[in-house]
Amino acid sequence: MQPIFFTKLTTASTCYIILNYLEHPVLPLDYTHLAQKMTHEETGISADGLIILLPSDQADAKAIFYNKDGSLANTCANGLKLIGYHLAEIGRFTEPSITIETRTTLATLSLDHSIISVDLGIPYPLNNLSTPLTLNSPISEFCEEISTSSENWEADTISIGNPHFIIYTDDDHEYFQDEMKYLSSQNDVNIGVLTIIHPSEVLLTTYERGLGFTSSCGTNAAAAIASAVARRLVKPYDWVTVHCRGADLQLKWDENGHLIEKGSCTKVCCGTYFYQEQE
Ligand SMILES: N[C@@H](CCC[C@H](N)C(=O)O)C(=O)O
Repeated sequence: MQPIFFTKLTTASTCYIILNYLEHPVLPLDYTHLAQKMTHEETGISADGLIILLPSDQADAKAIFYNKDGSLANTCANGLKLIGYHLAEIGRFTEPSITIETRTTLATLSLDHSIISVDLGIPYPLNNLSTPLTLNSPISEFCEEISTSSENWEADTISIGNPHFIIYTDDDHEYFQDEMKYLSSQNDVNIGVLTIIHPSEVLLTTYERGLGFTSSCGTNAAAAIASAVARRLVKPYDWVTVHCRGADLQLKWDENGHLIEKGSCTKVCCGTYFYQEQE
């Protein structure tokens, strides 16, 4: 049995477990298996994912994100906010901003009183990761036709460090549940179904790869705002409220074409988990 010290935190109705190896050598474990066990409701402490924090050569820290099923996620906006909160709490967030290296991005975090902002960087069309999405991008550059066995859909396919499909509708999002699961597993992406309520308010349902339907997903919301701003359906440079299944997120396309997400975080608990490697 391997004792593992953890911190569990929550933001926007999602929970993540952080294992902090910034000052101690990383334990040589099967982290895919550990993520499955630790995030599970019975064998663990229930969470949306597991975050391993490591020292970085290029940033203040490096984060490895594991989804609930043990798969690796390139980045995670809610997780990055929680990392900011955790680092502030342990006295490692002393500058106005810090950077976190992820598998695909360098995210900048800033702290204003208790609100953490995450600069997720520039969005890209999924099929062209060398040409950023801008306010002048034609819709044909990021919109693709995708198929399920029963229907053809149009989806905006966007990377914000991890891959997302955004599908627009004015119908009840519940109708899309089966298609969202199918499209996520067929294409190995996160799926968002989006309704524009107002130029500064949208409704988003997210099905995350490696997890399922989520209370909120920060990077899916960022991809949704990137898509909606590029289509001139919501305003750039202003905060937009994204109503997700379990919480509201605040996002903005800023003057540099970066996607920013902000929100508050809370520590749930910390303690020692006893990892049974053989089960
Ligand atoms: N919930 C996260 C995103 C997690 C990653 C995703 N499941 C993937 O594998 O790409 C967020 O808040 O951004």
